[in-house]
Amino acid sequence: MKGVDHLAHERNKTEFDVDAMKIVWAGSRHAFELSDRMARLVASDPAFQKDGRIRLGRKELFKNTLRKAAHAWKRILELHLTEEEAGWLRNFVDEPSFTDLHWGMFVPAIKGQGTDEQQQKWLPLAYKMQIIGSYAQTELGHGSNVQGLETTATFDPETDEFVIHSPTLTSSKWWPGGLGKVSTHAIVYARLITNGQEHGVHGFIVQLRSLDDHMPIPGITIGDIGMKFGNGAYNTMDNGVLTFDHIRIPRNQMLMRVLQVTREGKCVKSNVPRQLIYGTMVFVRQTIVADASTALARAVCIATRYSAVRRQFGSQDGGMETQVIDYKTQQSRLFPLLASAYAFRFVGEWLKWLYTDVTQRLQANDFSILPEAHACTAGLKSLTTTATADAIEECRKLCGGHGYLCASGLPELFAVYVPACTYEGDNVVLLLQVARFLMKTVSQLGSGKKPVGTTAYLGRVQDLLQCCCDVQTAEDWLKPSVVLEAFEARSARMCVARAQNLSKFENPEDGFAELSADLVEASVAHCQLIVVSKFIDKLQQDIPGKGVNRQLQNLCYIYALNLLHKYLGDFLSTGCITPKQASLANDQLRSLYSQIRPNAIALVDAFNYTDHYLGSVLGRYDGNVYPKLYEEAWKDPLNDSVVPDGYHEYIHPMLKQQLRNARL
Ligand SMILES: CCCCCCCCCCCCCCCCCCCCCC(=O)SCCNC(=O)CCNC(=O)[C@H](O)C(C)(C)COP(=O)(O)OP(=O)(O)OC[C@H]1O[C@@H](n2cnc3c(N)ncnc32)[C@H](O)[C@@H]1OP(=O)(O)O
Ligand SMILES: Cc1cc2nc3c(=O)[nH]c(=O)nc-3n(C[C@H](O)[C@H](O)[C@H](O)COP(=O)(O)OP(=O)(O)OC[C@H]3O[C@@H](n4cnc5c(N)ncnc54)[C@H](O)[C@@H]3O)c2cc1C
Repeated sequence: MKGVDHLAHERNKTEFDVDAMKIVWAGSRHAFELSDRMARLVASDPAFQKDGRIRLGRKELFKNTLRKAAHAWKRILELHLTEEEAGWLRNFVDEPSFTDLHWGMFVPAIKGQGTDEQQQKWLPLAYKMQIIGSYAQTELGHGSNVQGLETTATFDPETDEFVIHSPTLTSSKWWPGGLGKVSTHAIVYARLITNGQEHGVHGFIVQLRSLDDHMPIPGITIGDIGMKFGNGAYNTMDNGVLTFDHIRIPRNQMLMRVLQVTREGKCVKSNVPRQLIYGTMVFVRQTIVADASTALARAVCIATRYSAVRRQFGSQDGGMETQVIDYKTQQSRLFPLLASAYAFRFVGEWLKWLYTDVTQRLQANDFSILPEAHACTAGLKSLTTTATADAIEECRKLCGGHGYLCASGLPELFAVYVPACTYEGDNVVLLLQVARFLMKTVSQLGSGKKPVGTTAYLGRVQDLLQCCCDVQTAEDWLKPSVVLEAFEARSARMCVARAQNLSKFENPEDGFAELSADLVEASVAHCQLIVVSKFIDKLQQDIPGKGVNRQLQNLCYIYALNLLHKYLGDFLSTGCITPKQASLANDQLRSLYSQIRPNAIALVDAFNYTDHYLGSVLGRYDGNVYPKLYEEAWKDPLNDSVVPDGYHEYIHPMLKQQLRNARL
């Protein structure tokens, strides 16, 4: 049977309405139609072709990205695309570029931290791309520790200006995307100094390059920080280095929503909490969670289709060999990743809702939900990006040797994705933020303050410390309340145990440092609970389409029970479940894998990814893997000549040498 026939045969086995699932995946019919249209638009435009990207040298690669970004902007204007459509277009062009930072961080920073007047002045310029902005926070010496940034912004009352300066080598801005070669402006984070006094780190709008000839403003040194991990991948981005030698900017270019500096250099606090300076990071972390499901789904789509095409062993009497997807080991590695893609999709949807809600409340001067929004975005960003980076690598292994070929699409996907574990907050640093939030919540339980939102379960801590898991048969693990209670009890017990250990330290900060590895584990448990609970919530919705809800239920329980299996130590050591119940969960998991198996191809088809977007010979929709892989190999520049360059210099003399030795 040919690869093409394999996938057609697989699709015939489907037990649910794939078109309805496509809408569930996209979030709504509107989102589906819009993303589908944009995916096709990009795939059919030769200017967005991405073949051969990995073989380009840095300069050529970068110029190619500039060309694509300019073409995308031209199409956005010509077609009068809305912001939503333009966002999808950017996604399917599938090439990180300076525009991500311009739209994703520069514009949101002005919106979130600028006063009304500042927004009126700068946003129209940014929206028309008459200026291009970057987000210059991280320095050579400090990234995680934002309070430790060294760049200074000193107010000069004589001229009514700030003087931006890099006092040390380690104060050089280092990493900001789009900064190296493109941005004309940046939001620069610097220590505010007025009248000889420091007032913490704030954002300033600074022009970096001339709008006429793109030369740096005198006093500014600026360039690219060099090649990054992998071919192609994130090297399309000009991450930059930047230093300031006493650069002067007008006073009104400090973003002043949180703190105003008067003409006299006096600092006047607004009613907005200081943490709003970190608001852009909260926004981007939320988008990163949604992006995690997209990247994970791509890897899973490739690995699932290829696993159905690939056959190894098991042939009897000259019959067909076994499709590798039928091996239980392959299923136990692949299907939890498929389930995770759906789980992250739904938690991403919920997080977007939470973020919108927070934004509305902030506009009405209600800041009460800010700590919860910070903890959720930080924790879920960490959880989903770590899981996705690991999953892409697992998908590469699931594709055997061919997964290691760039033609599989997986090496570049991994290389482009893996910095998500570091940028926008190192994943461990972010989990420590969640831990602080959880410990604070537990410490306030006695004071009568009722936890709300994602920590509401901690309000039932006494029950959760005593409850016994009510599972007697494997089927009992298919009850939402049972699964939820197990995850809540595990998280609550871990939080309380950590809080008790912390209380043994005289100095809480010493305790926090000493117990930080344990605290991170509690944060992971809490974040996994959020993902499981949002997936369960999704199942309660009225989801149309034959068999769709059934498939989602199977995926939800695979996600939860696989976590239970993987983190069994937590569940057993906290006494949430017994070894017998753990074994029943595992039995149920195997049964769920069998139920998902006939629907696996349709479940990845529901992502509605074009072959252009997937960029993988192994993941092709038609399953025609081998002929295309063979064809692809011949495109390699090494095959341009039959005898390689260097033969006469190196191979031929070597062979001659050996011949001479043999004759001796
Ligand atoms: C129409 C056309 C349209 C076209 C449209 C085209 C569409 C295009 C669309 C484009 C799409 C977009 C794509 C984007 C791509 C992005 C790519 C990636 C770029 C990557 C960028 C970056 O990589 S950019 C740098 C990120 N760099 C960090 O990420 C540093 C981490 N480091 C920290 O974040 C802090 O340093 C750290 C640790 C908290 C300690 O902060 P700290 O020192 O102040 O210390 P504490 O821990 O004491 O915190 C003190 C108190 O603040 C509370 N708090 C802390 N953070 C808070 C927070 N965020 N919100 C609220 N509250 C917060 C905390 O909970 C405490 O609260 P409490 O006092 O009540 O307990
Ligand atoms: C591809 C890419 C794009 C980027 N784009 C931008 C951008 O556009 N703008 C921008 O401003 N920045 C950008 N950054 C910088 C990025 O935000 C930082 O690299 C990130 O926040 C991590 O900070 P760091 O590099 O200082 O890591 P470090 O903090 O030095 O981390 C090193 C190690 O120390 C550990 N560690 C640090 N602090 C603690 C702690 N308190 N407790 C326990 N462990 C700790 C970390 O877990 C990690 O293992 C980008 C980075 C990358 C890789």
